[in-house]
Amino acid sequence: MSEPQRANHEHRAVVPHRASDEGGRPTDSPETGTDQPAASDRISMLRRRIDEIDGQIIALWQERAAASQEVGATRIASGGTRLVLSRERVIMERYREGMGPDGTQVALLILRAGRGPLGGTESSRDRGVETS
Ligand SMILES: C=C(O[C@@H]1C=C(C(=O)O)C=C[C@H]1O)C(=O)O
Repeated sequence: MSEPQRANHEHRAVVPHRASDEGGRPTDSPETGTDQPAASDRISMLRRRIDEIDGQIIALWQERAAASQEVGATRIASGGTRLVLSRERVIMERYREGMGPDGTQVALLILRAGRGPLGGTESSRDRGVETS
């Protein structure tokens, strides 16, 4: 066995199973889940839009987290609290109104991202919280 063949064989051995495991044709892109060409084309088109949306969501998520972290740092540097719970309640209500009950969970994750890498510990949360 030549060097490239051995490398290829080793590569295939570690690639996770996907398309053929779902009963479809082997392909380089994930299966659409249907053998009907018109449906498959429509799904592929919608997936392209979904991929664009996901990219925008991720970029917005990162931009928001950075802005929120800068607000916190600015406030602490000026002698204020890191968090303002009254403002967080307004934001959670906005997401609940816009998205239904799941919006509350989404808002909690978004607010957590804004607290940055130190935001997850009990002690760091306690130190900066406005309690009224
Ligand atoms: C960004 C701020 O600071 C914190 C973070 C918030 C957020 O991520 O939206 C909201 C309130 C504060 O706890 C702010 O006061 O606006």
